[in-house]
Amino acid sequence: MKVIETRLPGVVVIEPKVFGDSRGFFYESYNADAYREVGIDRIFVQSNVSRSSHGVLRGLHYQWPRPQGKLVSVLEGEVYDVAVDIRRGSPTFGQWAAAVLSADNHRHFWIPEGFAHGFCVLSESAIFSYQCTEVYLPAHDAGVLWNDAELAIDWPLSVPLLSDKDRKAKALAEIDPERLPVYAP
Ligand SMILES: Cc1cn([C@H]2C[C@H](O)[C@@H](COP(=O)(O)OP(=O)(O)O[C@H]3O[C@H](C)C(=O)[C@H](O)[C@H]3O)O2)c(=O)[nH]c1=O
Repeated sequence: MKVIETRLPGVVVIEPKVFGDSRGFFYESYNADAYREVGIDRIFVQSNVSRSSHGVLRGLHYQWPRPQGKLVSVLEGEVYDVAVDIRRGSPTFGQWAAAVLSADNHRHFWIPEGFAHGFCVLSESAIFSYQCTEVYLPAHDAGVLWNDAELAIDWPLSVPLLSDKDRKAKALAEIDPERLPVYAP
């Protein structure tokens, strides 16, 4: 597998080795030993799948306390996926990194604990599959406004389809710092 660094230390794109033959293809979507060798040594305790139509944007979400690290990929379609560093005290606080993930490129995006995460759908529809390092805790679920002007995320969509929750999210600067993850190098 190939690891591609992003401008955010710790946030990486992973391209699995794909074995193609006359039947189709096979790839390991996760392998604890291979991931440990590249510095991602985690136990995943929850897996999620969501399907979204073209133009849907889910995010920016995070969980605090008990933050979730996420290994995300796309099984059908194509998305623009974004991770935002919202860890108090981080040298890259407020910075973001993006990757285009698709069923064709098989790319996975590793988003460590303490980052906000979101994606928008570029294809007709997309099936999004991801593993988390912490279980979902509704009381700890939180969000940052997708089009926060200070973050200036370069979303490829200007008028996405959002949930009410996402539409009402606060900009990062408006969030009580106590509700934000803490940078722990
Ligand atoms: C995330 C989650 C949700 N739910 C329930 C709660 C709601 O009744 C329903 C939809 O939840 P929500 O609108 O928060 O789903 P998404 O907008 O896809 O949220 C996810 O999308 C962004 C991109 C993420 O990174 C997070 O994993 C997650 O926040 O599923 C659960 O039962 N378990 C879960 O782990």
